[in-house]
Amino acid sequence: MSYFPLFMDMSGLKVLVVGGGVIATEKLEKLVDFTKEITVITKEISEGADQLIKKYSLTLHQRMYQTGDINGFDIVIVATDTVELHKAIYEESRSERILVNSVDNTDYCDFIFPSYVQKGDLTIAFSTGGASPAFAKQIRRHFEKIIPDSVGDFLQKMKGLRSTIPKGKERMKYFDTLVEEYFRKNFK
Ligand SMILES: C[C@@]1(CC(=O)O)c2cc3[nH]c(cc4nc(cc5[nH]c(cc(n2)[C@H]1CCC(=O)O)[C@@](C)(CC(=O)O)[C@@H]5CCC(=O)O)C(CC(=O)O)=C4CCC(=O)O)c(CCC(=O)O)c3CC(=O)O
Ligand SMILES: NC(=O)C1=CN([C@@H]2O[C@H](COP(=O)(O)OP(=O)(O)OC[C@H]3O[C@@H](n4cnc5c(N)ncnc54)[C@H](O)[C@@H]3O)[C@@H](O)[C@H]2O)C=CC1
Repeated sequence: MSYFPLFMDMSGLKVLVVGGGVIATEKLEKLVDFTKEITVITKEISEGADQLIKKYSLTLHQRMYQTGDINGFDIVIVATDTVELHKAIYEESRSERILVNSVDNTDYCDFIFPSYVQKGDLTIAFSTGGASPAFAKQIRRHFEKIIPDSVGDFLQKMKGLRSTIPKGKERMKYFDTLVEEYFRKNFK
């Protein structure tokens, strides 16, 4: 079965990252844009992860993962080099309402990280469902180039109009026209 794409409000969600190496750092770099309620449990901490933890005042427990550590978290990202641990944490989480992402095996994932482009209020996410992360990265780079930076301002303008013009058929038509015009001018 493929993955349902959704955009989640993560503010207020408690996130646990297990592992503090190269991949944990990459995941942390993305997560801090969406929530600062992040705890890291790791045997060893890399320079990059440590800097992020300090910069964003995240919580660090430098030790081995222990059964029960996932309790109280909403989302757990397991980014260690110990595959058995990924399976064990996934299985442990099944009796709780905790969503798990395991960086090395989709069998132990409730969700996977997409590649994404974010410009203002526009977010475009790409996923190959684990088939080829390299492809997800490449298509993200392609779209990054073709989405104009002006899209942020344009969406701010549209957002403003939504709150000033009353709802109805006229408004729908007007919005369609404005968007079509923006596309004609900014996309080839
Ligand atoms: C399933 C998933 C789980 C998850 O991490 O959530 C997963 C799993 C694995 N990735 C592996 C390898 C690589 N991952 C990347 C890069 C990214 N990986 C990301 C997501 C995901 N990776 C999820 C699926 C997403 C999807 O398919 O669409 C991205 C999109 C998002 C992000 O990480 O935030 C980010 C690009 C961000 C960007 O640039 O936009 C690169 C390229 C690079 O780093 O330059 C490589 C090497 C090239 C290659 O293998 O393709 C390996 C093998 C490890 C090994 O061989 O040892 C596994 C495990 C396995 O497949 O068994
Ligand atoms: N999803 C993705 O995008 C990608 C995933 N991977 C996979 O990610 C995994 C991690 O790779 P790296 O970050 O490069 O490894 P790494 O060796 O840099 O980091 C592993 C981290 O896990 C910690 N750790 C190990 N066992 C632990 C335990 N029991 N409790 C607490 N912490 C523990 C270590 O202290 C270390 O900080 C590998 O299995 C690799 O195959 C690799 C490339 C991309």
